Amino acid sequence: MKHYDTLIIGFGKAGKTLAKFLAGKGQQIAVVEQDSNMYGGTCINVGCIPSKTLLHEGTEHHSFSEAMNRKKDVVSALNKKNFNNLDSDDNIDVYTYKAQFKDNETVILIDKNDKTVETIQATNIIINTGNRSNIPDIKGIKSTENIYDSKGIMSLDNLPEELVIVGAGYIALEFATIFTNLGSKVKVINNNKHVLVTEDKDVASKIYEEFINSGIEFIDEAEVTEFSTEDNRPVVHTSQGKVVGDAVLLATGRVPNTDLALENTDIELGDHGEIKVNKYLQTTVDHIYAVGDVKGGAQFTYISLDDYRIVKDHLTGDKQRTAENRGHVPYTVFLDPPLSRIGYTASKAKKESYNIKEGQLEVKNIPRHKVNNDDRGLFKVVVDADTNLILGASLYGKESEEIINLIKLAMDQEVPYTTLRDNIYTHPTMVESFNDLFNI
Ligand SMILES: Cc1cc2nc3c(=O)[nH]c(=O)nc-3n(C[C@H](O)[C@H](O)[C@H](O)COP(=O)(O)OP(=O)(O)OC[C@H]3O[C@@H](n4cnc5c(N)ncnc54)[C@H](O)[C@@H]3O)c2cc1C
Ligand SMILES: NC(=O)c1ccc[n+]([C@@H]2O[C@H](COP(=O)([O-])OP(=O)(O)OC[C@H]3O[C@@H](n4cnc5c(N)ncnc54)[C@H](O)[C@@H]3O)[C@@H](O)[C@H]2O)c1
Repeated sequence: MKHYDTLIIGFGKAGKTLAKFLAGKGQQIAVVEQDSNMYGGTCINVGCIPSKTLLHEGTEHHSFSEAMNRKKDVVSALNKKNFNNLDSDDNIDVYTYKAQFKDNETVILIDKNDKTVETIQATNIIINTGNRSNIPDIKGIKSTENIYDSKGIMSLDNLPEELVIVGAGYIALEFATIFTNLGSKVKVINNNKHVLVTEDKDVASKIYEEFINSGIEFIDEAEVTEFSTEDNRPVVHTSQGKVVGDAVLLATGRVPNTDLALENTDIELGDHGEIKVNKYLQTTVDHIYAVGDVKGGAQFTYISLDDYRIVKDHLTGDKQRTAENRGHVPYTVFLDPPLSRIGYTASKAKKESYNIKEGQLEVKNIPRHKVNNDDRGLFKVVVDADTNLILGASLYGKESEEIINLIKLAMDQEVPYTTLRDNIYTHPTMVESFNDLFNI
């Protein structure tokens, strides 16, 4: 049996950052990761970084094999760098095994043959095991070939001429964009009436227009009933008819990784299988924390990083930072061009009884679009007419993934919209559009 100050299960964003910080404070740390291909976690190996690299390569008109080769190089370099960053630290031991709880204090490490290779106890335990693709229980899903999740589809050797995507959430729309830019004909099977139903109507219809212009086909209000194979090609049977392709991507949500023998502990799960936590991210066992996607809620790398700040503060600081005071959470859906969002849309703000003013500006009216040679997109903002505070923004256009962060800062710091309106910005930039966008 080995004893550590802190045991971290899973090599995610929160865990690896906390490991390095606590090791720097002189703690003895164990980090357990079940898969050597996952050193550094989902984001760098099978999530954000490979998908955004492929998107970038496609928009730069590189071929599928060039894109895949660059993606492989980027991932392999980051995987190595992440492993070395922890492994080279004298205060950190990295174990490449699967972790299973024996009781609230003890974790065993098992190898691929289910043999116990180590037993560890630690003063504090951090669960950072992430999530995995939800594979719906639909007839034929296991027996039909060429059905992939987001990880599998990023490892293909050849570009599918026709790609069918099941689901119309983040992953579906990003991968529809990636594969369209790389040259596939993409069909999206959506079980809702429209896509982007929670987004601003004007912005959503601009995005939809761009999807249609780029050749993406949507099969709306379609329930998937069965998968089968015809002429060696996968077939998706839906309530709207059969959809055939060379490959199928399942983008039907993600489920928490809780295969940790939690039944041996007092850790409780929530309604969606996530690990229940309080605002300090403690589970129902005080010395065990859960961070990142495994605890449910918003699934972003920067939320996992913020979870690190909360646990760090709880373990070594003044316990002031919590899951309740992280501020507004922006997000970017990496389409071409990207959609970046924060706070309320106008219709949501009205429902919440705010007296609002709206600003809007087409990207074609921002001088920078000439330099970018891209006039697609629409920026919209919503402000509280009574307080002048910003309530939300929907920025659909090039570089919006950068400038949305400035709006987050203004919202969190309660900077009135007039300050963004009257600020000096460098030129020619997309952000200088704020002079006009906030002129309301
Ligand atoms: C295709 C895709 C694209 C995405 N794009 C973005 C994006 O652009 N921006 C963004 O912010 N977010 C994006 N996300 C979400 C983002 O990747 C996650 O929110 C983020 O990686 C959260 O990671 P985490 O800290 O929860 O743990 P993870 O990084 O998921 O790490 C968990 C680790 O735990 C290991 N593990 C699991 N069980 C055990 C066990 N029992 N024993 C030992 N090890 C175990 C796993 O192998 C894994 O390596 C994307 C996700 C996907 C799938
Ligand atoms: N840019 C980013 O930050 C980014 C990018 C990709 C993923 N992510 C994260 O990953 C998470 C997972 O993404 P996702 O797209 O898989 O999930 P999601 O929850 O966004 O979308 C799931 C989609 O699948 C559909 N669906 C579910 N079950 C179905 C079924 N049986 N048949 C047909 N359709 C079905 C849903 O209606 C929905 O359209 C996101 O919540 C996000 O936080 C973030």
